[in-house]
Amino acid sequence: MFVPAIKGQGTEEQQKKWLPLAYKFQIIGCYAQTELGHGSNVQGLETTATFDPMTDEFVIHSPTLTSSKWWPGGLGKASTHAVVYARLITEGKDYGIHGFIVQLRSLEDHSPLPGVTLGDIGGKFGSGAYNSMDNGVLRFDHVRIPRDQMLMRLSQVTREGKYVQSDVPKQLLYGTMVYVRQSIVADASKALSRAVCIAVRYSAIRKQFGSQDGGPETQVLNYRTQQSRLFPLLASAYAFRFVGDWLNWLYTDVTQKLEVKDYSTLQEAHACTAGLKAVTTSATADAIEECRKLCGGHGYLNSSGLPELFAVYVPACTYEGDNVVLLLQVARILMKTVSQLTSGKQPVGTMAYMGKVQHLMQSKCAVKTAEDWLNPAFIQEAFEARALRMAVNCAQNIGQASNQEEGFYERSPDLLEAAVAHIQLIIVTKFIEKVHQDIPGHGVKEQLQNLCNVYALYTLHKHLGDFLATGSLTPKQGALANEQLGKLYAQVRPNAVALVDAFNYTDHYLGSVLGRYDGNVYPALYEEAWKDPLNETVVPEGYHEYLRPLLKQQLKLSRL
Ligand SMILES: CC(C)(COP(=O)(O)OP(=O)(O)OC[C@H]1O[C@@H](n2cnc3c(N)ncnc32)[C@H](O)[C@@H]1OP(=O)(O)O)[C@@H](O)C(=O)NCCC(=O)NCCSC(=O)/C=C/CCCCCCCCCCCCC(=O)O
Ligand SMILES: Cc1cc2nc3c(=O)[nH]c(=O)nc-3n(C[C@H](O)[C@H](O)[C@H](O)COP(=O)(O)OP(=O)(O)OC[C@H]3O[C@@H](n4cnc5c(N)ncnc54)[C@H](O)[C@@H]3O)c2cc1C
Repeated sequence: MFVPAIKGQGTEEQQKKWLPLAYKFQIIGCYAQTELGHGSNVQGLETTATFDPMTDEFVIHSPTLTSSKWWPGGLGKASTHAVVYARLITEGKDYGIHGFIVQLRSLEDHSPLPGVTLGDIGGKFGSGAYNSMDNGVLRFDHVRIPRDQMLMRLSQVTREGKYVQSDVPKQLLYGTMVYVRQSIVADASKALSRAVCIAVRYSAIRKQFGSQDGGPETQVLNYRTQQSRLFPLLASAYAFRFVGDWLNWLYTDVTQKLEVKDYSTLQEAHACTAGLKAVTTSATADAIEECRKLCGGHGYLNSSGLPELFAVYVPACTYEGDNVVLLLQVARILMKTVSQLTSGKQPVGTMAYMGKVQHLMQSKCAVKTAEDWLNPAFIQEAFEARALRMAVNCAQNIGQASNQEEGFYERSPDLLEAAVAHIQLIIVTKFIEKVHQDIPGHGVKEQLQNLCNVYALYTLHKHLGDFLATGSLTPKQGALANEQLGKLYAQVRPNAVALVDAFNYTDHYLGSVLGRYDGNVYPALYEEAWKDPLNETVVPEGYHEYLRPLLKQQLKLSRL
């Protein structure tokens, strides 16, 4: 994040100076924004950067305990430099949060520079690999940096100390977070596909109950409950991959537009990166845990690969923006869009469907049979009607409040659900668009169509209350969707293993005895057990000190 921060907020000159050093690892940088007292509320950060015109320097200082930088990855032990976000103060005025490049450690002996106190913040969630990341704490005691180490692409301070705001939206200060959020969506798909690969392969070899007259037991993958829990996660892995590809396109397109000072899609980029990051990471974190449960007891072994994957993955719901805070950002944009509908301003991009407000507010879903739910047009319209009606309902309720802001906070739980509905519509839309493309490979398109319908109908089934409460569906149509879902599971079943093999993960990368490509699980589980250090001695350490005396004492007592 150190590099994209300099690329996005540094001048050409600053990029020329600092990026080669970072690329060649002559310096190691981190992104020091979050503080002990503030993470979500960036504008509440307390670290100060006060301009001293006498020396043409900024004085970086941590005025309070809560202003200590806290969490930045790489900060505790590895980084020599940081992009530090601090309140810019010049001529006695506070101009809010800006980025500054600050050296933290000597390039000679890695010792902290004068005025810099830093270290690691301690162990994190379980024994997961995230403990290999030195998330750190950092305090400044009046550390001086040259004025040219303020990142000056978005705003400047002159030699005399005058603050100059460039003619660019101040939200570009948040550009690094937008960049990482869009990459997190692709990573959600990777993490989810790893968990699903393990669970599908293991479910194919695990047999439990169901043997007739001594025949083989039933593969658990054939149980409808296993399929109804597992196949929506398989479909989600593909859904997040395709929406992540599209989001990367959107981000690239917005970045190119920014180069020519076209800021027209900045809001769309913010809403989509924030919302998709929130929805895909929440779903993926829950799904990895579900995959552990789908593997029964063996899923709880570290050798299954699932506990580690979960422990490393779950902070994605928090870092790069707490998911609730991000969804409320989406909700704000939805409310703004709804308020503009009466002005005749046509919504664009992923909000364009809201322009069909007249139709969508009174449309009746035309589904009459279970098979009708295989028609993408019916799915698309049902999801559009649900999302729009939830947004309009929120806007109407907020409108009844005496104060817009008060109304927004009062209705924030409903706004959260409306934001999720909008983002799920985007995911469904991009999956439908994907399967409409020419897709190479015999039968591949049909399989992806099945998964697209599984993702859409499972999401509809899981959120059926929204569809019914908004009148977007009737209970009968909801039941038909569920009926069709069961038929789709039967179609996915024969290809389930092939659909996870298609992720093409090596056994090494998967790191799971349950997810081995060869399915040879039991010998691998048994072999793995003996690698446990506890098994280095047949008689456990502590027997003579603790167990033996206890056993002997009990034996004596029993003879009395
Ligand atoms: C947005 C906030 C919540 C609020 O900001 P604020 O300034 O107060 O603004 P508002 O008043 O709400 O809004 C004002 C207007 O600005 C608009 N706006 C807001 N944000 C943006 C934006 N980003 N872009 C554009 N516009 C924006 C908003 O809509 C308003 O517009 P209008 O006026 O209404 O028109 C802000 O405070 C905020 O963003 N808070 C969240 C803070 C945050 O996200 N912090 C993150 C810190 S960095 C961090 O956490 C780093 C973590 C590192 C994790 C590692 C990541 C790894 C990813 C890859 C993993 C690879 C693994 C590989 C796996 C494998 O391969 O195996
Ligand atoms: C593993 C990890 C790595 C990280 N790496 C970095 C890094 O490299 N650099 C960096 O700068 N930071 C980093 N962070 C910090 C991270 O960005 C913040 O923790 C994150 O942004 C959440 O902010 P917070 O901790 O202040 O949460 P809070 O906002 O305090 O969240 C607490 C609760 O308050 C709720 N809440 C907050 N505001 C509102 C609101 N307005 N309305 C409703 N509910 C609200 C939240 O939903 C949540 O339930 C990292 C964090 C983690 C866990």
